[in-house]
Amino acid sequence: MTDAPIASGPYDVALLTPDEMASADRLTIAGGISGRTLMGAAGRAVAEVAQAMLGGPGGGGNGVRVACLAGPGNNGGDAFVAAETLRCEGVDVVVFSVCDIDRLAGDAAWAAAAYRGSVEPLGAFTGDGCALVIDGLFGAGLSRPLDAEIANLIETVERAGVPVLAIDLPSGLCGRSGAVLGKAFTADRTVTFFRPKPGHFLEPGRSHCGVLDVRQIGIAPDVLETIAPRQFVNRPALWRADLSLPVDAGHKYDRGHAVVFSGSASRTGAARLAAGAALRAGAGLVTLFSPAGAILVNAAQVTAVMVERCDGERDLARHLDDSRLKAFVLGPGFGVGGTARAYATQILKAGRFLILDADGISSFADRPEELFDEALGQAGEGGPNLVLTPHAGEFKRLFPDLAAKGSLSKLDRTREAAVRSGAVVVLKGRDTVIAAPDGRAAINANGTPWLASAGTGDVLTGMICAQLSQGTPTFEAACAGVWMHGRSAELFGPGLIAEDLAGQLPAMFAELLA
Ligand SMILES: NC(=O)C1=CN([C@@H]2O[C@H](COP(=O)(O)OP(=O)(O)OC[C@H]3O[C@@H](n4cnc5c(N)ncnc54)[C@H](O)[C@@H]3O)[C@@H](O)[C@H]2O)[C@H](O)CC1
Ligand SMILES: [K+]
Repeated sequence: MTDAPIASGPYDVALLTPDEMASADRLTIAGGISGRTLMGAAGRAVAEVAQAMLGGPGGGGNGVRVACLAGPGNNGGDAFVAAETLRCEGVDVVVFSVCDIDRLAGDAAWAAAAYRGSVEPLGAFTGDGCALVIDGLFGAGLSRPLDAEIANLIETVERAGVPVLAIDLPSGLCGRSGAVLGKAFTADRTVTFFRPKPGHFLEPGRSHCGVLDVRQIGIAPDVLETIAPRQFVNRPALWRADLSLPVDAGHKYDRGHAVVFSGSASRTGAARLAAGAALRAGAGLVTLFSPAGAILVNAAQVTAVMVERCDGERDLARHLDDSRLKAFVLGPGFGVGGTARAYATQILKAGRFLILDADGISSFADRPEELFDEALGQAGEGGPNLVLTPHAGEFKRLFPDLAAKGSLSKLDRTREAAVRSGAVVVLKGRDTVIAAPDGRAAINANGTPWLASAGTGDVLTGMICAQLSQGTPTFEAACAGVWMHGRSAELFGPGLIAEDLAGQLPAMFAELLA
């Protein structure tokens, strides 16, 4: 995303569904700015990006041809404005229109009438001699899968290898869910307006958009107060104001004491990854709760992280008497079964924060209600006490019906899971979604493919735990942890393994606090 601000407030990083975007449009027009003004600005923004793709102003003037594909609605209207702008700048443009232009209505008819160049039927497009395709077939108004003629046209463009600039959304992509309806363009760049849509960030949508440009076209941000969007891109503007950070003259206990449960002697590494990340991410103290048989293995490999025996519910009850223990990670390398269930229940009953991951999640596979009932009864002031961090397979174990419901987007699915479980749910993947039971949700957009490797999820739990132990509200803590994790991977670059992530946190904080 290009011109999105980093540091101000959540509405700067809001995502609007196509319906919410239509409301933004209506509110703006009702406020006295005409639809033509918006369309004019949108089309000119597209032309500007097209010129950049052609090599800068003048780059398109040397006999290169641009094909503008225009659909039956306002997305097509934008394409006509872009075409006329480029034509006036000396670019050789042809519009290929889905329908006779006298069938266009409203602002799109106005834009087509203002275009002075040549128009051909869509079927005449071959891609020959074409340097750029501007896709203005369908945007926010896509309502059904593309028909065969348009699907074939997309294949023609793909075969010709012509770069594609999509207006608002690559045609065929659902702006609400990121799903491909039948077939969709894979764009090199996508220009969208005002605020992006969930479909720009949810896969496979994100992979179809290429580089996303968000352009302002005259819609006033105060329409967001009326629309009150509940989904966001996960960027610091969303949680920066709520983040807990060390304060001058602060004590280590002010920064909270985090606990990570270790697995048995041969499965201790995951917990140490989480514990090391929690300490580096800002928890004041971190202790590994270890079964007796794993104490020596753990103690031999940690320094600032402490080790305590915790061998059963009685030990845990004794530890929970210490109110300074704020947040617990349970699951990485822990083993599936009754012990995980009992510990999770005890921690939630004691009103502490719990990040349940991996084996901790799988332990509730046949009885998720036991966990949910506990979490629903325990939400505190800063939000839920429970954070669930499943990948898709673990999600299916707790929410099989939601996982199977194909009509739900990843955003919808995660939101429903959060409401049902009373937890902040972090459904991982390239497009990790973080959702709270109050309906807020964020889609993460940073990170690298190197994160798809062993142990990185364990590190994530530690980063979230560090924020929870310091008192950051639950949703913001989870969002911040996910973002820091992705940013750490970006800062390290290629060749990353889980052990490298925490080492990037100082650089990440330096950047974040600059
Ligand atoms: N919101 C804004 O700020 C602005 C948006 N602009 C552009 O307008 C489009 C949305 O326009 P709209 O007319 O609502 O929808 P579309 O042009 O995407 O398409 C609607 C059109 O297409 C028909 N249709 C839908 N799906 C299919 C299909 N699969 N096959 C065939 N036909 C289909 C539907 O029946 C309608 O006739 C937005 O994306 C922006 O590009 C403004 O120009 C600027 C302000
Ligand atoms: K489009």
